[in-house]
Amino acid sequence: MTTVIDGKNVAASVIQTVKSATAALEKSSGVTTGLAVVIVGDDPASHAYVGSKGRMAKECGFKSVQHTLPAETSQEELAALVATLNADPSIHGILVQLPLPKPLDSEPIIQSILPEKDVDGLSIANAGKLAIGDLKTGLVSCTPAGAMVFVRRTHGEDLSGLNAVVIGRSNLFGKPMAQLLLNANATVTIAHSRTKNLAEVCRNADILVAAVGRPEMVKADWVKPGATVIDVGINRVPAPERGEGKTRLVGDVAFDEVFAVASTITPVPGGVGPMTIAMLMANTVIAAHRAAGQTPPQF
Ligand SMILES: Nc1nc2c(c(=O)[nH]1)N[C@@H](CN(C=O)c1ccc(C(=O)N[C@@H](CCC(=O)O)C(=O)O)cc1)CN2
Repeated sequence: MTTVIDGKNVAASVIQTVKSATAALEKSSGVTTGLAVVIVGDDPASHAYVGSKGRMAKECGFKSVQHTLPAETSQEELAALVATLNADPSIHGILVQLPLPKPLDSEPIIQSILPEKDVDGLSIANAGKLAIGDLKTGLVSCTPAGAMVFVRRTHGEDLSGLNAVVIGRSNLFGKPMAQLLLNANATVTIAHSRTKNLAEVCRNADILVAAVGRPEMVKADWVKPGATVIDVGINRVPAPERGEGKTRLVGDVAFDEVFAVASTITPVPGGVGPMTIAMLMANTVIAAHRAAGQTPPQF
């Protein structure tokens, strides 16, 4: 029997914890958790994600602020907004939606966010804390943090003796995911576009995490029988069967055939995606607790 992880359901349980922790913090310290989301330009998908983040923040009881800037915004104007948010004590989390429109350079902007407010976990300080295994004072990137909740629910806290393969080496996902698995004692391989014999490497994985952005690349014969398969890809592909010009979302894993081999698998949509927003709320309420000198909840 293969288990299909219901990401919406797990995300809803994370959100319940966030709501309780937000209310408890307000009651004990009079602190309202605050999240600021910055979006630059007109990308429709980014606007949809930011809209969901704002709605979810309000549902959690946060002060939720959205800054929508035109595509022509300069690097200096964006940096000035981040500086203002850094200095605002009512804001505990700052997120700049990615990607930024060209020619803006996201890296200096991300690095200018105070590490304690960097709820995307992308600053060098937070990446460094994760690298040395300090999960107590850092903030972890939301999508890998969400994927790790699935791994823990499937295998427990200690992954000793398990081989994990992460396909993809981005700062937003692949590298932090590998660090999280390593911190939990898994034996970790990071594979990528230059990896030789990729299918063979993947077949060694008890936990296979795909984040490459290639529709349905991971096939059944890449997967060890009984493996846990986490699909982080979100790819829109043509779906002529739904009508002319229609599309559908698929992951990096060929779900139907891999389902027959894996013991646990995440779907796309409805797997890791919903956890990204839930873990953003989790990071924000953690940041607010730390700012108030309170012990944050665990997720
Ligand atoms: N600053 C950031 N920018 C971006 C991040 C991020 O974590 N921080 N991640 C992605 C976009 N993203 C959130 O920002 C995001 C992507 C996907 C989902 C999601 O729930 N996906 C659904 C499918 C949605 C659909 O139908 O289109 C799913 O997988 O079920 C949530 C958030 C890039 N930018």
